[in-house]
Amino acid sequence: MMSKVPATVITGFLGAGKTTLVRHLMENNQGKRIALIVNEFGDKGVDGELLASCGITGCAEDAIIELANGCLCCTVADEFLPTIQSLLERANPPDHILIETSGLALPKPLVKAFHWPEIRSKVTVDGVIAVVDAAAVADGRFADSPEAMAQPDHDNPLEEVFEDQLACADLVLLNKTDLLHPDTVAQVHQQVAQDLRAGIKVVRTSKSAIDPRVVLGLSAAAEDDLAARPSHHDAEDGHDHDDFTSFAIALASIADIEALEERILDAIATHDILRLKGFLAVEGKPARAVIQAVGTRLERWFDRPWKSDEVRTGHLVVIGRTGLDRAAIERAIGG
Ligand SMILES: Nc1nc2c(ncn2[C@@H]2O[C@H](COP(=O)(O)OP(=O)(O)OP(=O)(O)O)[C@@H](O)[C@H]2O)c(=O)[nH]1
Repeated sequence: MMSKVPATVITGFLGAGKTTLVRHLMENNQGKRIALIVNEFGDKGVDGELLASCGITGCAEDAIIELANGCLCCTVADEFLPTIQSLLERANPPDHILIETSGLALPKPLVKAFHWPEIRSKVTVDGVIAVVDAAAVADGRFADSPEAMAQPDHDNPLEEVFEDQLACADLVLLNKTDLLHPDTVAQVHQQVAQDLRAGIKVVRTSKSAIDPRVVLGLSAAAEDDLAARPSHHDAEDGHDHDDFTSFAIALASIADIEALEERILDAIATHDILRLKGFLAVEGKPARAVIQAVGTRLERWFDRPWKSDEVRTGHLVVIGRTGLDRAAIERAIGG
C-alpha cells in the first residue's frame, strides 16, 4: 500500500509564532521536501509574502501556497481540497505538508476535511501543533474580566478560539518564554495544561525554535479521533466570523518611521487592536521594512531589498474584535 503523506496543522492565536515556527521547520528541513499551505484572516496576505522572501536553500518557489481571504476551516471544499490534491499530483510531491492556519481559525473543521474520500487514502494529519503566546496568556489576554463574567449570556470569542485550538492539539509549544520570568512561565504552563487532552505534552520555546523531529512525525492520525477533541462549536455546522474583523491600510513611502511607529502603538492601545502587520517603504531606504505588532509589542526590521520593478508603497493589515473604528484608526496611523 502507498504510504500516506503526513500533514501537520499549525494552529495558535494571532501572533503566537506560527510563521516563525514554519520558517524554522523549513530552514531545518533535513532534506525533506516540505510544502506549505498558509491561510490568513483578511484579504492581504503577509505571512506567505514574508516566507517567500526567506531565502531558504531547498525551498522551491512553488513550495508555498497562499490561500488568502477567508477562513480555511470554512472554505475547505472550495479551496483547500483542490490545493491538497494538486500538491499530491505534482511530479515531485512533497514529503511533508505544513498547513499554517489563521490565528482565528478553528483546527477541528480542517482536520475533519481529511475524511474526504478524495484525499483520505493519500494524506493523514500527522499532528496538530498549537503555538501559544505565553506572554499573552500571562497578560490575561484570553481570560474574562470579572465584569464580563458577571454579564448574562456573555461569551468571549477570544477565549473560545484559544480553547478550541488547545483542545485539538497533539503537541503544544509554549512560545515567547523569553519575555517572561521562569516562575511566570511555570504558572502559564500549568494554566494551559488544564485545557489539554490527557497526555498532551507542552514544550517551552522561544522564537518557536524546536527540533523538527519533535514536531514532525507524530503519526497522530488526528482525523481518526476527532471525537476526542472537543470544540465550543461542535453543535454548529461552521462558525461565523462576525466576532472579528480585518482591513488593510495603504501607506505611501514613509519619511519618519519612528513617528509612524508611535502612532501605530497609540492606535493599538486606543482601539484594542489584536494584531497588526505589514510592509512599509521608507524614504531613502533600499529595503522593504516589516512591521509586526502583537498587542502592544512591536517589532520592525528590513527583510529584503525592493525589486527594481516593485512599486515602493506599504500596507498594514489590522485585525481586531468587530466594532473596530476603521476610519479613526486610518486617521491615527495615516498621520
Ligand atoms: N519575543 C518573542 N517574540 C516572538 C517569539 N516568537 C515570535 N515572536 C514575534 O512575534 C511576532 C508574531 O510572530 P509570527 O510568527 O508572525 O506569529 P503568527 O502566529 O504567525 O501570527 P499570525 O499569522 O498573524 O497569527 C513577530 O514579531 C515575531 O518575531 C518569541 O518566542 N519571543
